[in-house]
Amino acid sequence: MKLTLKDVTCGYWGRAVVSGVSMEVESGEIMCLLGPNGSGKTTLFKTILGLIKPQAGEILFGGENICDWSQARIARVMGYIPQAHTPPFPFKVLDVVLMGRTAHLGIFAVPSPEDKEIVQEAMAALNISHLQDRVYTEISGGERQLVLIARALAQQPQVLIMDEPTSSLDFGNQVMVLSHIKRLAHTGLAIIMASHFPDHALLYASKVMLLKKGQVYSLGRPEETVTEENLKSLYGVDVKIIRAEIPGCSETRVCVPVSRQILPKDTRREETC
Ligand SMILES: Nc1ncnc2c1ncn2[C@@H]1O[C@H](COP(=O)(O)OP(=O)(O)OP(=O)(O)O)[C@@H](O)[C@H]1O
Repeated sequence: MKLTLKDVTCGYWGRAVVSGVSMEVESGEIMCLLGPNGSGKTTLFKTILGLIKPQAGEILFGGENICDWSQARIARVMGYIPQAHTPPFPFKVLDVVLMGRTAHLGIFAVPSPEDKEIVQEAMAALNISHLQDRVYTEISGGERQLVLIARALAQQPQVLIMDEPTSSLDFGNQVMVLSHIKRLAHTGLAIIMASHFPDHALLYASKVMLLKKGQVYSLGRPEETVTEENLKSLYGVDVKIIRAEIPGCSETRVCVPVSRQILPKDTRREETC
């Protein structure tokens, strides 16, 4: 399975926000989308998900142009995980995950035993079965994010699109959610996630797309794209990419911002923060 964007331009009310995007994501890959606020990441996601029509270009799923597919048909192959949110009603966790089956049900159909089994499997895959009777608004942000991932899995998609899946999570929950995302890619899903953290791209992605003012600034493997020069150009900050040896793992690279402090002349030095 392959999702392909060919020269896609999209935006609102005839105004292009993102232009000329071409890329491919295959089963088992994690593509990380990095870009400053307002660079067009969410707009591109909405276009891939069929919520807004592209102004130009093609979006192909397994070679078939999906621009005319209904949203229900798109939802049967693509799952969307928004940033953690609080719904207006206090649904039970089980009901939130069951909502993932909606795209597979007829208009008046109720979930079948098979739907309920799929929901149980999705929760078990994320180790959250014990939360099923809890109220969604009364669980932690990290748990809520896992529930949203379970809901998307219950949809049985082939592509998962995640808009800043770790926003508002503490460090431990970020690592937990990102590790789950990596496991899901190993099971054969194609994953596209937006992030504001270059380290997420360095540590978890197989491919990275840098978006600057609605255009692809760089696209390729993390080590080719997440460079000191590109991050300086993208975010306007100086960074150092540090290599770390972790026993039992291949070499890991992380990004550290560098700030120049204004100090008296004789003590002037460069500091990291
Ligand atoms: N519904 C809309 N109608 C008109 N313009 C919009 C709409 N939604 C977003 N925009 C504009 O499109 C541009 C890109 O916004 P978008 O939300 O895609 O960026 P983003 O990269 O996801 O930003 P962030 O990192 O802050 O979430 C912005 O200039 C924004 O103001």
